Amino acid sequence: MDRQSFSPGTSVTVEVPASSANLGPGFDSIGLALGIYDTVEATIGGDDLVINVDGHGADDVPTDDGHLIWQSAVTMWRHLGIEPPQGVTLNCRNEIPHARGLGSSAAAIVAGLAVGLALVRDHIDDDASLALLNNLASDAEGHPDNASASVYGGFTISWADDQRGGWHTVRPPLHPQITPTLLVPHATLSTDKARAALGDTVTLSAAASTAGRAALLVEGMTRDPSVLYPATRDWLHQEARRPSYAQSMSLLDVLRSRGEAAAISGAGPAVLVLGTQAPALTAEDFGDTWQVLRPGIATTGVRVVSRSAPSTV
Ligand SMILES: Nc1ncnc2c1ncn2[C@@H]1O[C@H](COP(=O)(O)OP(=O)(O)OP(=O)(O)O)[C@@H](O)[C@H]1O
Ligand SMILES: N[C@@H](CCO)C(=O)O
Repeated sequence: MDRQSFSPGTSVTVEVPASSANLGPGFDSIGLALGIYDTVEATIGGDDLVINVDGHGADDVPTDDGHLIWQSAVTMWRHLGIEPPQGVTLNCRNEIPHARGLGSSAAAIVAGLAVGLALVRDHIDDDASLALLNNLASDAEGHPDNASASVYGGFTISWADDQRGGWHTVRPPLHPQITPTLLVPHATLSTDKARAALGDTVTLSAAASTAGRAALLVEGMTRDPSVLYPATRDWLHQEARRPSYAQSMSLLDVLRSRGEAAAISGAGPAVLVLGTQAPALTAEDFGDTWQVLRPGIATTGVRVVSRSAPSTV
């Protein structure tokens, strides 16, 4: 397919959910899609790339060909052997806070890949299209936890295919009463910085304990939420990153001392609390610059909200 494949006036709008990764012990593997959405409208036409950004990151993200959503759309077209169109307008509405541990970069990557695919295919919700989005997004992120949740929605467990390469994801059915609460500070922490705080090795006991709790987490998320408190304990990443998000860890310590199933959301600094009821929070628990979000779980992942093509008559 060449550049002529894109008809001027063709437009798609894609919506993609935020996500919380790790949930404690599921480092780089487990994700939960959240009911907070970024929306991207892409329209073919003109001679230039025009990017308009509204909401989170509007003053920070580049609006040229360095924009993550555009770069991800180009990744999709290159993968399909298609020359990117010359003139495109992207209107981005960002509801997902950036660098807080709510998977904004994975959502942007999934949105861009989905826009790229939706501009050349009628449907992107078949198994093969979703697997393609999952593979390319997980490759781009370097780990699948956030990306898979944004692609598929719900509760996701993902792993690398050791023989053939690529990534796989399963979506165990969630216990219907589980509700996530997010405590989101004003402070930001980039995933790159948070990953730099981790060492290359962990002790056998840390690995064994975390593996056991990750297995228990699946029981807690799917059948028996009463085990979520022990199931959200981690020994691999949270303590190692404590200096990077000290306030979040202090809050986590307070919540866990009360028996709440609290974990750092993704690479932080937001704190996730899981349970069948919202946790009891007091004004003294955190400063007034923190936001409390109860977004619900996004049970479906990325989707095309609308599509229009110019009339050929
Ligand atoms: N909608 C978007 N459009 C363009 N760039 C984005 C968008 N969302 C995120 N980004 C880029 O990704 C960066 C944040 O990515 P980062 O991986 O550090 O945090 P996160 O994805 O929000 O958190 P985590 O991976 O811990 O869940 C932003 O600073 C911005 O550069
Ligand atoms: N598993 C990742 C999630 C953030 O992208 C981490 O904790 O670094």
